[in-house]
Amino acid sequence: MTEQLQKQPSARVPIHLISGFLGSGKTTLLNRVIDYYKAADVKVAVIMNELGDVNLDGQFVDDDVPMAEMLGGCICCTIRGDLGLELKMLIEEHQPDVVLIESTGAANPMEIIDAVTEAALYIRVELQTIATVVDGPELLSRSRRGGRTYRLMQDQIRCATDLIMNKADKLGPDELIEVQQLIRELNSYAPLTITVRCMVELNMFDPSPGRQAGTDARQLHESHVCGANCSQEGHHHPHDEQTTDMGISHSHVMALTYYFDGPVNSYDFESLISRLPDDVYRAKGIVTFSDTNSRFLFQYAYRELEFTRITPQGKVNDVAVFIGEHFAKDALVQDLVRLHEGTGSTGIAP
Ligand SMILES: Nc1nc2c(ncn2[C@@H]2O[C@H](COP(=O)(O)OP(=O)(O)OP(=O)(O)O)[C@@H](O)[C@H]2O)c(=O)[nH]1
Repeated sequence: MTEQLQKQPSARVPIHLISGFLGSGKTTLLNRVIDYYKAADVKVAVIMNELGDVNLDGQFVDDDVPMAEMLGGCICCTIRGDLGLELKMLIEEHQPDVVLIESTGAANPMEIIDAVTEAALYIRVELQTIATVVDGPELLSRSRRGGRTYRLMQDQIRCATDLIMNKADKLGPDELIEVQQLIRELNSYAPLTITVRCMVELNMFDPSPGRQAGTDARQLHESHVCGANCSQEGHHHPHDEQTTDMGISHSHVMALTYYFDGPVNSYDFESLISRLPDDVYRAKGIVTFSDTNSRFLFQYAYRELEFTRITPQGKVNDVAVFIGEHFAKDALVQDLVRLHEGTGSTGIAP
């Protein structure tokens, strides 16, 4: 613990995702981050996701920490729809300052990013960090063999905002150089730390308003590509080949979450969506139209826009999430603000 953490003043709960291949050291890191928050008096809640029906790793997490266990499936596909609900319940019940999510080692991070941003429909959250723990020796050995698991590890590295190359104690000096080169070829932007037992400076987990994860992602995975068994060994991803290489530069936001402060005109809204650049390939959200006095869930994918009229039971935010690469977030925010005369709010720092 090096410094007192600044709690985020806004009402948005920062989400930090810990990704990384099976056995790479995610729980080791999770426990370190929990201690870090506790020492700084930051209230943390945890979501742990396991493919199996038992959360063995959860036994080693501090009993005082509110935890939701999502078992028996992967949040990137089979139980993905539950993530929003779990987040909402956890936040409403415990009012944490920050939420940590540990994904399964088989999860495709792009799908989780999609699921977390979907949760923004129900609750004010902001995905800030995707820390990928890389199993150094495993990456090296798989790089020599190739295959789908190696491709999954590559995806996890590409999506990271922060990279931790762990298990350095199991590598010789030449191997250490080789594995760093491998990682840097995949993601040259995210800060990379070489560790044993994830001993890393933890300031990547500080709540920092305006930071949105995905900023450093260099590869976006097509939506809906994840199969029931994700990318477990022996249960390979049926659509792995659909992964598309789309370079995205460091300074470009991948997911923009925008909360409306009030109803907007339906024609203006449709017009904005029709003008979205091609680089925004996915958008979704809930919007209230001033001219029809109705609320709609909207879905936008591959330039098709769909509306479903909704009558939410509980409190639901009017919010729009845009996912893409290389898009001009500032211009889009301005367009959105103009929809309701400058009253909207985003997590993007001015
Ligand atoms: N040699 C070595 N072992 C490590 C290191 N970090 C973690 N381990 C061990 O690796 C094993 C897996 O660590 P975890 O932190 O449980 O990894 P995980 O990514 O949470 O594992 P899953 O939840 O199964 O995907 C444990 O036995 C750790 O003690 C390291 O730097 N070096």
